[in-house]
Amino acid sequence: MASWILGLTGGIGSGKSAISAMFEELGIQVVDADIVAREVVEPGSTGLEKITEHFSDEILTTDGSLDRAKLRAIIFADESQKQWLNNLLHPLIRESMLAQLQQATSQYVILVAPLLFENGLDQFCDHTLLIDVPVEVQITRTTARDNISVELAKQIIASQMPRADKQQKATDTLDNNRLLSEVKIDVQKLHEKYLTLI
Ligand SMILES: CC(C)(COP(=O)(O)OP(=O)(O)OC[C@H]1O[C@@H](n2cnc3c(N)ncnc32)[C@H](O)[C@@H]1O)[C@@H](O)C(=O)NCCC(=O)NCCS
Ligand SMILES: Nc1ncnc2c1ncn2[C@@H]1O[C@H](COP(=O)(O)OP(=O)(O)OP(=O)(O)O)[C@@H](O)[C@H]1O
Repeated sequence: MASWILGLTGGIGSGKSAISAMFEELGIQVVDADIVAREVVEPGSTGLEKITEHFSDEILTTDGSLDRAKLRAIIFADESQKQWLNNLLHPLIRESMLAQLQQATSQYVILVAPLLFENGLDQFCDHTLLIDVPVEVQITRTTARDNISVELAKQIIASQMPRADKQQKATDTLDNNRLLSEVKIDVQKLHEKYLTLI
């Protein structure tokens, strides 16, 4: 079991997936909160059953899976609905992530979570790495990738911890407002540093 945990965080569209893939190429296992968040609402799960009870069948697509775009539009426009969903899903996500972290066998393991600090997941980490870009870059990359409006991207960013607060909390910060080929060189250096810390 890997006992040293790196918490990797950053707001929406900051580049967590792109950069955690670079660590995976170096042989490091990654547990990603966004992937776990999908697993806990798969058809047949208790998570999806509770969501359907709360929002009605209207929240399902025709094949019976969660209509993520619909739920996204609801929760980022209504704070109380977002709280309801967070209260349901965050404990399920945390439990499943901790189980997956325990099973990791690489030299160290990475916990990727957009809400690492917001949800106190950093308490499980030995070290934290912030993937850092200006808000304007988050908006450009998110709207280009997800087909969502600038307004919705801004609402999602506003619901996350401000960049400056995350910069203060993180042990390391990686600037992702440059070419990924340049970022990759720093990832290699960070990896070598982490190997000396484990
Ligand atoms: C609302 C949902 C269905 C939208 O799904 P969608 O496929 O469009 O987005 P995805 O799950 O890939 O999330 C994209 C990004 O949105 C942001 N985000 C998602 N949920 C939240 C939230 N509750 N609060 C703040 N930001 C969030 C994160 O930056 C995340 O990386 C989904 O995000 C969800 O179930 N959210 C609640 C669970 C959660 O908090 N997930 C974040 C990881 S713990
Ligand atoms: N340095 C970079 N230069 C240009 N584009 C980038 C860079 N880093 C990431 N991207 C692109 O920006 C988008 C967001 O990156 P990525 O999906 O890795 O972010 P994320 O933090 O995982 O996002 P989310 O929180 O929404 O899951 C993707 O389309 C990705 O290809």
